[in-house]
Amino acid sequence: MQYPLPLRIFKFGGASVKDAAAIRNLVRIVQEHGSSSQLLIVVSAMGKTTNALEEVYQLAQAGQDYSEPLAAICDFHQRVAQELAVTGGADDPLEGPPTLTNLLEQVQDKLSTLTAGEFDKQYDQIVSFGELLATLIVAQALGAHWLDCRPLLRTDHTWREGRVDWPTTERNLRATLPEALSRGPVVTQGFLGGTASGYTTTLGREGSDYTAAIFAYCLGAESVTIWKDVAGLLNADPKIFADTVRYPEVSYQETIEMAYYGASVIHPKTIKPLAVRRIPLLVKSFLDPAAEGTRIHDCRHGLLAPAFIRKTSQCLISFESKDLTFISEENLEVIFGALAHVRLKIHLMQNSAISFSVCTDFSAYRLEKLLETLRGQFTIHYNTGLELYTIKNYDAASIRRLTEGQELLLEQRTRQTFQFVCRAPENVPDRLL
Ligand SMILES: Nc1ncnc2c1ncn2[C@@H]1O[C@H](COP(=O)(O)OP(=O)(O)O)[C@@H](O)[C@H]1O
Ligand SMILES: N[C@@H](CC(=O)OP(=O)(O)O)C(=O)O
Repeated sequence: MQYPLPLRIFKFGGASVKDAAAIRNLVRIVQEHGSSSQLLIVVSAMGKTTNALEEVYQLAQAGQDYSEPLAAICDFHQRVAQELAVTGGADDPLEGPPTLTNLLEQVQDKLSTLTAGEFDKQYDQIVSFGELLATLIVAQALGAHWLDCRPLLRTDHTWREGRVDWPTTERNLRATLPEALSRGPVVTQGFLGGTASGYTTTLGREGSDYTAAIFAYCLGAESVTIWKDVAGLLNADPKIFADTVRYPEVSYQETIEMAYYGASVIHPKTIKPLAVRRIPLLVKSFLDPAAEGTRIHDCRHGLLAPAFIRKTSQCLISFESKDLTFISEENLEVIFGALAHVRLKIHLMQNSAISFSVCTDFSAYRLEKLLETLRGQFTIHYNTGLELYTIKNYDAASIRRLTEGQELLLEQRTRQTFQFVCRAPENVPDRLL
């Protein structure tokens, strides 16, 4: 697409809009770093609002009193809006964005009219308000245009993990955005989409990075910048690992693998659309916006410093055939089918003659459904309370650093990657490894 100025996309996550001071910082960043281009700004829910809305929704579903946590969410947004002296939208919703009050009334309304069943569908209708509220406040603080992405970013009906309808989304965005962008910065929601029948969907927790990539792909953006509370893409999460180092430049391939193994700084679906259209992804610090950060793009580089990744709350499930026959392709087909059906993603797998093991995220609900399906055919053992560690580009020292003193329940290595599952330490606070 041709733009009078290059189109850049900025994505601000929960930490970068956690309160009024953070939003003032966002405004400064946009003024100082976004002025030489057309700018689309993708914003997530403020701070931990998505978790708070999940909690309210669960209480409402359970028929319990949710008035206090809901009031806390409403008060919080109203206080931030007041502090920033933003009024919260046009009085007549037909003329422009809704007001903050409109949105808060809508969420209350939806919570009081929940119906039995369709848990995931109703989850999306409620939890999506975090992004709607945040974008309204940020758009007003910036004096920018507020765009409801839901009629444009089309997904199917896979609630809580909407699958993007790329041709329709591209057509919609190309028909709408260039004109809006030519008038100034546009602010829209991360994490949200909409179905053809007008229902809201969400793209999977922490999916706002992915939204930025979807917009970039469809609109042919020059670059995407995700503003984080870290100096860039590091070789490990600095909240868990000591002595981290920043990668100045990383290839798409390497980043996809890190995100896949669980480096939570970038949502795993973000990279592919950018790589396909060769759009660079810049990871920069909103605490030090002038600093270099990390450039993820089509590049070649030498071996990177070993990357350490931890996934918590894991579950190791082993299936044995009941008659001691070999684990066959037919048996594996049944196991994979059941795992897909209950939506348990496999992070690691290993098989022996009569048993097959997988490491997945722990969900009591999904595990129970899996056991119900497969108990008749297999003897199933499982362990919970586990951690999965991955070391990319490992060497002997990095393996020693993580495994010393650990009992490994399962381990696996390829030429570049070493992975193991072990028990999470009991009653030990998060520690720097
Ligand atoms: N390899 C890594 N490099 C940098 N940060 C990482 C890495 N792995 C995990 N993180 C964590 O990711 C966090 C930033 O991502 P996230 O919380 O999703 O940001 P936001 O929600 O603001 O977009 C950091 O605070 C850090 O704790
Ligand atoms: N607010 C959503 C989407 C998101 O991406 O958030 P963040 O950018 O703060 O990770 C969530 O918490 O899942």
